[in-house]
Amino acid sequence: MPTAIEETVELPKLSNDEIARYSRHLILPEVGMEGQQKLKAAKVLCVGTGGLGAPLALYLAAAGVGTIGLVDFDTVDASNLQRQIIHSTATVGKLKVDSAEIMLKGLNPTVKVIKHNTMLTSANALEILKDYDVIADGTDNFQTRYLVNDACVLLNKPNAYGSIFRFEGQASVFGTKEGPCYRCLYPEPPPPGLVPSCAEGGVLGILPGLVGVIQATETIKLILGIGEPLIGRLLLVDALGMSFRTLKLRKNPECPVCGPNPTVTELIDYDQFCGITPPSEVGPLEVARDKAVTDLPVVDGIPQISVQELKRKLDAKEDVFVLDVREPHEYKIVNLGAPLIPVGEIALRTAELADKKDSEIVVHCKSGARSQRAALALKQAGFTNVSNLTGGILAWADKIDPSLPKY
Ligand SMILES: Nc1ncnc2c1ncn2[C@@H]1O[C@H](COP(=O)(O)OP(=O)(O)OP(=O)(O)O)[C@@H](O)[C@H]1O
Ligand SMILES: [Zn+2]
Repeated sequence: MPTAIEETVELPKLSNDEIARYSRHLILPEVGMEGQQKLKAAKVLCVGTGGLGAPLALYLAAAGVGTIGLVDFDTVDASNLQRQIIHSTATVGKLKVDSAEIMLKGLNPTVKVIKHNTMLTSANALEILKDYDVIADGTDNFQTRYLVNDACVLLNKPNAYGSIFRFEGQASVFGTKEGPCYRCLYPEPPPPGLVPSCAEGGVLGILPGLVGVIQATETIKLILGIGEPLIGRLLLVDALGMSFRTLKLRKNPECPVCGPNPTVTELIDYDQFCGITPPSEVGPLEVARDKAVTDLPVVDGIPQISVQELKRKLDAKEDVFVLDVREPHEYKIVNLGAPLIPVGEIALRTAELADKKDSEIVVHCKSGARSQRAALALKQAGFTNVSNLTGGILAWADKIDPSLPKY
């Protein structure tokens, strides 16, 4: 395996302190002095400093990767700490890149941390990625996954990819000339409606640790040029069964970006579908949450109603039927006292709502994505007056009843 470091780079010397710090690496013949110097020369970009990015960046820093770039636009939220161990209680509210830098520098002050406090988009991705030797995508949404994949293919940079959902994870190395890319597997992103929002899906806190560490391992192997990288293989991790499987992947000759006749020749911004809009770029729905009332958009034929408007209707004792479409375990965390029919059961249980056919129905979930699907299902089943509560119960807790817990 050739190293991911450009062969022309002159390898930096190690100080005596560094020799002491990395002694357990130096005595491994597969790493040795030269390998450790390659690590010091290496520049790795971690896209996202969340669940995957946290262990990834920490292990890269511990291993002595000389330059670690961090891209993230978000701030640390208390709900991140269940898995994002690069952040801490003391840095809740701080920018994630600043919070991560504190931990990385504390662990290894010799590492250079470059902070990109921005959302990676088609406008800046090539410019940001071009200076790094290896890219490690630890983000949580399809838009960025395709963006990083395409940018890596266009720049010919390896992408140590990882992703997780609930109890399962995946890892691979994409973007190399020899191997397939993410689009070889999935040429186009799924339609937004089919993707559960990350915050709604849930994840076992340890799982991103497991997968992020695999990404870090692949990154280090790529830098050292040792072992068998996950090029052309997709590792599937099942934390509940604690099983690891690898699937062989082939380069797809019809791949729209790395195939011989590419149709994707520049970066694309797909619609965002994982609640990742940075505060500075809030879209119409988000803005609507703060507006008092009526001029909310209609999405796919479903009127969107704000929490303020629903509160006004309830206070005025208007005849509104509120329906919660989350899961029972979420209902136990917090609820508004509305009846519960989980979104997946709506189509089968419309008979229970037979007397509501012509009533005004407001559907809500945690943040508004599932309830939009439920509202569409109700509309298809013949309910004539269904609207979707924008922002869900989280918006209700934000704007109407701050005593409610947010999860
Ligand atoms: N295009 C992007 N540019 C920069 N950072 C991104 C981009 N897309 C996602 N991220 C960041 O990647 C990280 C993904 O990690 P993760 O899903 O564990 O965290 P989260 O988004 O805070 O979690 P949750 O959605 O459950 O609140 C987040 O910190 C997010 O801000
Ligand atoms: Zn491809």
